[in-house]
Amino acid sequence: MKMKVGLLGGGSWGTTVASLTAKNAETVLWARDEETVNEINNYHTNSKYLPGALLHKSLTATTSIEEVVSTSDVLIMGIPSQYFRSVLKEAKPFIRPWIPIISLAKGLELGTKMRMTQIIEEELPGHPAGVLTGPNLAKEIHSGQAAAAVISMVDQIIAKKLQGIFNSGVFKVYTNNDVIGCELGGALKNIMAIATGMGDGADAGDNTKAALITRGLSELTRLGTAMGGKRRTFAGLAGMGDLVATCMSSKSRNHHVGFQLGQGKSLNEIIAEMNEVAEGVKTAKAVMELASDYNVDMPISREVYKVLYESNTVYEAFKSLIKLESGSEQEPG
Ligand SMILES: NC(=O)C1=CN([C@@H]2O[C@H](COP(=O)(O)OP(=O)(O)OC[C@H]3O[C@@H](n4cnc5c(N)ncnc54)[C@H](OP(=O)(O)O)[C@@H]3O)[C@@H](O)[C@H]2O)C=CC1
Ligand SMILES: O=C(CO)COP(=O)(O)O
Repeated sequence: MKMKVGLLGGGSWGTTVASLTAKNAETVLWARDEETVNEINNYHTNSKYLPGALLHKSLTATTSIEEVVSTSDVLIMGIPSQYFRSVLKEAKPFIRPWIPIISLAKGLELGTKMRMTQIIEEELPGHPAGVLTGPNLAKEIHSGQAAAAVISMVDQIIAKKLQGIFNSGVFKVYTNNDVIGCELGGALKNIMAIATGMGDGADAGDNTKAALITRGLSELTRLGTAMGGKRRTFAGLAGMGDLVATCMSSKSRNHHVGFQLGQGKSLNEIIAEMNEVAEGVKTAKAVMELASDYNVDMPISREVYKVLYESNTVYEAFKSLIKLESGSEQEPG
């Protein structure tokens, strides 16, 4: 019998993943926006988030969270980090016992500084929690370009089972049991994408970008391992892979925010003009607190934070980074 997938969130990534799993399993998507739901059901499109993309024709959608959740064998959460808990709470009364719950989100909850699987474990103890992550720009996956991802869960038997519902044609999914590392890789790289975007917007060169990506990897590995992630994970798809894709791509929303900042726009203006989430903007706050909690130096994240929240200019950010004392590259992290 085919597995039933319930996916909460009709944004660009939620819809993309639902369209992928619809190839392998009966999939129903929940979105709160009635127009999005009608469009998916009637035309197999989601023009608000994926203009021009044709979704798998067996994918159906509904505005009833109960309808999706009460029959699902696996629940996938395509909700941005700051709303993740509230939507999970809305779904909670209808979730069947002990089904796995997989997060697609790449951010940390403000206030608690929690990863999404921690929120799942807190709200729904006993349910196996995991994350699907990696270098996966939604629009590329829709246009059929090859990509690789990781499904990360502590329980590798369940992870292997779920690998089969995501794996499809040119979308290749690996397993990894380091949930902390996989989740942190996805959340922390967004801040580095803002940094490289700032450089691109301000006309910095490719050497600058390479330095930001490489030192950024070192920085996120430092915090990630201090928080319990495995070093090897940060060199893999969830770490370096996603860092490179997001920092290099003008399709990334985080890179876009950085680029516009580099061009001299204010954060408020940039956010007001976007209809999609750039998780790094809020996650930067949680990361600054974590850097202090774990006593880890995060110079690139700190400069991004100052541009976002302390009115520093991009020029000042790069000037501070250049002025930093350059120690040995072989020091830990
Ligand atoms: N897009 C991508 O390429 C990738 C994204 N991700 C991650 O996936 C997660 C989801 O992102 P993505 O789909 O891209 O986001 P989008 O910005 O494209 O869409 C956001 C979705 O969240 C919904 N939403 C917003 N606020 C609320 C709320 N308060 N309650 C319920 N639903 C809400 C929106 O609904 P509505 O339309 O009604 O406002 C919409 O369906 C993020 O953490 C992102 O980092 C991961 C990999 C790739
Ligand atoms: O996580 C992503 C690609 O892996 C998407 O990045 P953005 O959220 O910056 O668009």
